Amino acid sequence: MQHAARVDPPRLEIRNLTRRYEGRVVVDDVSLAIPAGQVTCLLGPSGCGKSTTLRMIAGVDMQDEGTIHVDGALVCDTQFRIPPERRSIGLMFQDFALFPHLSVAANVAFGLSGPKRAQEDRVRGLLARVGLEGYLDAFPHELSGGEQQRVALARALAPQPRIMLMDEPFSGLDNRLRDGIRDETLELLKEEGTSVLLVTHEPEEAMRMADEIALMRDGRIVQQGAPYNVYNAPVDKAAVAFFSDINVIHGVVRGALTDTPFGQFLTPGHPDGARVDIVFRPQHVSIDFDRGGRGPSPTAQNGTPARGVVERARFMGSESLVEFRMDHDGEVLRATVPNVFMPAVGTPMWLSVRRNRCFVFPTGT
Ligand SMILES: Nc1ncnc2c1ncn2[C@@H]1O[C@H](COP(=O)(O)OP(=O)(O)OP(=O)(O)O)[C@@H](O)[C@H]1O
Repeated sequence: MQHAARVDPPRLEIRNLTRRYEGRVVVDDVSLAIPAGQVTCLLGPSGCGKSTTLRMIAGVDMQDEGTIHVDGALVCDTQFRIPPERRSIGLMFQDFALFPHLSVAANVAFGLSGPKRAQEDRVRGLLARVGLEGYLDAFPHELSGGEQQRVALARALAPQPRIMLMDEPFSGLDNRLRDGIRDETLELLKEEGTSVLLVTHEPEEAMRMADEIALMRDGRIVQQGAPYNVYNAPVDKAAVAFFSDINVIHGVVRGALTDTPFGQFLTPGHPDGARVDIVFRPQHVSIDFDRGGRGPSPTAQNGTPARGVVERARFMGSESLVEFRMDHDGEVLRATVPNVFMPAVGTPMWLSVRRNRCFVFPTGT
């Protein structure tokens, strides 16, 4: 007799979650599944419904529609609700303050039960793991912001939650600290095997932390996948623009081709006469000096170059951003160049676009 292979249910699964405030839909039919040990980032602009989604999963807000399951067991639907403290969910928020009147050790032990000795061992182990073994008896106000955040992480992980919900947990830290604490946090979460749903509006944070990104806009998840795929196969123009500056050129499709000042683009799948936007990032524009009114020869990879004049050049640290006013339509296009490249305003130059890094979308989408 054959047995079907057993497939573990996702650690966290939300199905069709919807939340309305005063008749306005702020979370709209959101579904998401996070396997054990995976970090998923809910990424989107301010006000798109990320925190509301997290609050429903935590159990501090109640959905109008939809269900939440942990390890295949129902945690909450519109009739049934397991209280927040029994969901095996850890919380870490930017302003999720430590208890000021409790020592570091007591803060970390706060959610623990069971034999005192085992609790002490867990607290010591976690504090050592976050590099604060010498701070057991210190009080929160004696610690720096980064140290407090590490204690908050240790406290959230102490009861071994199956899921960790994190809402912009690093945004209160200064830039120098942030990268290090992000990496340490991720390492510890992976060691503990905790599944994570992290909310952020910063694409760099999502790219750095996530196994999977769920891109959210106006209450809906518009795209979901590995960071590489979300960045390199965006669903629409706004999804490209969320991760970087963009350039847009316009055209009309004729027989699966679109004529532009940068040559003909293949635009299969778009009907004849359709208006399309060809979208590309500044790092996929290459630039050449003007040689007596002529630019470089067209290539299969880069198409035909088009001429513009430098309008502005800014040094950004590891690269320079140069803006050009294009001869053909008077619009501005941007190019990034590694290191220092600061041509004088008014310098004529030729721009070419990496064909295989362009995205084509119907205009208006
Ligand atoms: N309790 C509430 N009552 C009424 N409206 C609310 C409530 N909580 C949130 N909203 C509204 O719901 C929308 C989504 O808010 P939410 O905090 O989930 O967004 P967000 O993506 O997390 O934004 P941010 O990154 O700024 O925190 C916003 O327009 C907000 O004003």
